[in-house]
Amino acid sequence: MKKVTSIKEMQKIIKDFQREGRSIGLIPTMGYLHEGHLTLAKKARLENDIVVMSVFVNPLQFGEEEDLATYPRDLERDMELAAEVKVDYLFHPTAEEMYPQMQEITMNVGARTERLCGASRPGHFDGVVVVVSKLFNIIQPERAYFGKKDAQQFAVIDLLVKNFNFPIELVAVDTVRESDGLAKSSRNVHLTAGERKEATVLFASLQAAEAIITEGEKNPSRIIDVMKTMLNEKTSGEIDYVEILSYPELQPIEEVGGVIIIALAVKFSKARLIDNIIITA
Ligand SMILES: Nc1ncnc2c1ncn2[C@@H]1O[C@H](COP(=O)(O)OP(=O)(O)OP(=O)(O)O)[C@@H](O)[C@H]1O
Ligand SMILES: CC(C)(CO)[C@@H](O)C(=O)[O-]
Ligand code: BAL
Repeated sequence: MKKVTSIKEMQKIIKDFQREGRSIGLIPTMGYLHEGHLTLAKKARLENDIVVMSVFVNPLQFGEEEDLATYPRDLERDMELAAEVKVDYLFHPTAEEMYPQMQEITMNVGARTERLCGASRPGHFDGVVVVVSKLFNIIQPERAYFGKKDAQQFAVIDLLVKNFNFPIELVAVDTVRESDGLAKSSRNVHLTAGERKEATVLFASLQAAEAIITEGEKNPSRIIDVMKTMLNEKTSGEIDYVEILSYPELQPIEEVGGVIIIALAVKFSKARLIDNIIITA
């Protein structure tokens, strides 16, 4: 596996592969790799000739009060793990390389960002679409792989691709979980031992919601109340949001039906965790 830090060098490598008619799969990440990222990479390996993984902690998608400075990083370990799953190129630009004139680059996402993380992290998805557009332009992949743990992000990038005519197939990959159900996340490393134990209730509350829906409950507020009670009883974390919306439109619904997302975010002392399930009710 080769590490590339220069955009120009990456573009030259890509051009050569395109001339040979080889397909390229891209896995955008912020690094500190875990089994979730590696599952995306393994799928990309199966479906493409060349696999590029980007590792870039994108400053544009972090709010001022957020955890950009403390976001976990370990490039050496990332390189070992990416090589194990046969990634061909690890693209790791600096922020200066990606944003030489940072103030001048802006994009504004309206649709699908009014709720969930879009509401609690203002400007977050504007930063995500900027960096993802740049990565799509630099790597020009045939396929790009994203996790369903960030389901709102997938819904937004899906619109980005359609609106801006990127000739890219988006591949959504199921959330990879720890054996006790907690969604794998780079930020889990920032949970205290006590918080780590409590955090199993995040997925448990989503499962409880699904069970209640299966039993016939159709009122989103009642389901959300049950989830909030569970979360408040079992964690010291502060609920950021618990919502039930249509998916992928992410609009409020009066009655459970069709494809819906049940999504939550909880703030622990040093990590804000998200999780969701998407079901057809
Ligand atoms: N548990 C998971 N299962 C499947 N995909 C995942 C999982 N966690 C992250 N991904 C996907 O990996 C890609 C890169 O995500 P990112 O580097 O932000 O990892 P993360 O673990 O979600 O980090 P964070 O701490 O920011 O939540 C995204 O498409 C994301 O949805
Ligand atoms: C897609 C992404 C790599 C853009 O920085 C990031 O939002 C992530 O890791 O999900
Ligand atoms: N996977 C989401 C990236 C972020 O939290 O900024």
